[in-house]
Amino acid sequence: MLRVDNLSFSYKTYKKSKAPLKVFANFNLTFAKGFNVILGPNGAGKSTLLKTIFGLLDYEGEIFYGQESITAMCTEDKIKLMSYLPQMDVELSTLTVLEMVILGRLPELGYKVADEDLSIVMDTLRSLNIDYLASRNFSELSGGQKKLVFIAQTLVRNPQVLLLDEPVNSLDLQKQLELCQLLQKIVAEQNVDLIVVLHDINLAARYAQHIVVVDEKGALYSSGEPRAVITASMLKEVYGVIANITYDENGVPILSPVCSVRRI
Ligand SMILES: Nc1ncnc2c1ncn2[C@@H]1O[C@H](COP(=O)(O)OP(=O)(O)OP(=O)(O)O)[C@@H](O)[C@H]1O
Repeated sequence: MLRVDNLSFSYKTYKKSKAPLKVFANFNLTFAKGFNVILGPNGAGKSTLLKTIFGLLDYEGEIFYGQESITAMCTEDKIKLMSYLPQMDVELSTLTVLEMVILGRLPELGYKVADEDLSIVMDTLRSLNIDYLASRNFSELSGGQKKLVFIAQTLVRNPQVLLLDEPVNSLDLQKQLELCQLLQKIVAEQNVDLIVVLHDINLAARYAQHIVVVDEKGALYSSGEPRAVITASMLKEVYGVIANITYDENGVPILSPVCSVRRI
C-alpha cells in the first residue's frame, strides 16, 4: 500500500520574475491495495503526482510503500519496485516492437537477452493481443498500437507498483476494456498495486477498487470506493458538470453527463 505524507511540490516557471507554480501543498493521501484510479480535471496535478511517486521530481514530504520510504530509496531500488508509463509517448524509433519491449527488461538484462526475458516479452505481447506486431518497425504503427507497445514495455518489468498515466488514450473501446480487464487480472494474480490516471469516469467506476479525486487546485477532494466517490455533487464541484448518476445491477455507478455549468 502506497502513502503520500505532506507532499509539497512547485514547478519552477520559465520566467525568473514569475513565482513558481504550486501544484501540491501539504498533500496527504493513502492509496488502497489493488486497483486505484486518480480522477480530476485537466491541470489538477495527476501526472505530477505519478511523477513524484516515481521519483522524477524533487518534492518535499515523504512517500512510503508499506513501512519503506520510497523517498529514501536509491534509483535502482525504485526501478525494481515500480514501473511507470508516462502520458507522453515517443513517436519515432528505429527499433522493432520486440526490441522496444525488450528494453523494458533493461534493469534485469545482462549482456545478452535470456530465454526467460524473451518469453516474458512474448507472453506480454500476447496478453495485449499485439504479438503479431513483434517484428514490425515501431515508427510505422498506429497511435493505439504504439500505446500498447509502451504498455507492454511497462508490464514486462514485473513491478510491485504500476503507475500508468492515461493508458487508455487512443485505444478503441474493445482495447480499453481488454486493457482494464488485463490490469484487473494482474492486480489479482500478481498482487500488484496499480495507480492509474483516467479521464473516463465510467471506466474508473467499473474497474477501480479505490478512486482518488484531485480538484483543480491540487487538493484531495475525496477518496474511496467508486460508489462513494462518483456523485452528482463531486461532478459539479470538481468538474463543473451537471450529470445524472444511475447504478447497474452490481451497484456500479453509471454517469450520464448533461451539460457544463459554465455558460458557453
Ligand atoms: N514541466 C512543467 N513546468 C511547469 N509547469 C508544469 C509542468 N508540467 C505541468 N505543469 C503545470 O502543473 C499543473 C499540473 O499539471 P499536470 O500535468 O500534473 O496535470 P494533470 O492533472 O495531469 O492534467 P491533464 O489531465 O491535463 O493531463 C498544471 O497547471 C500544469 O500547467
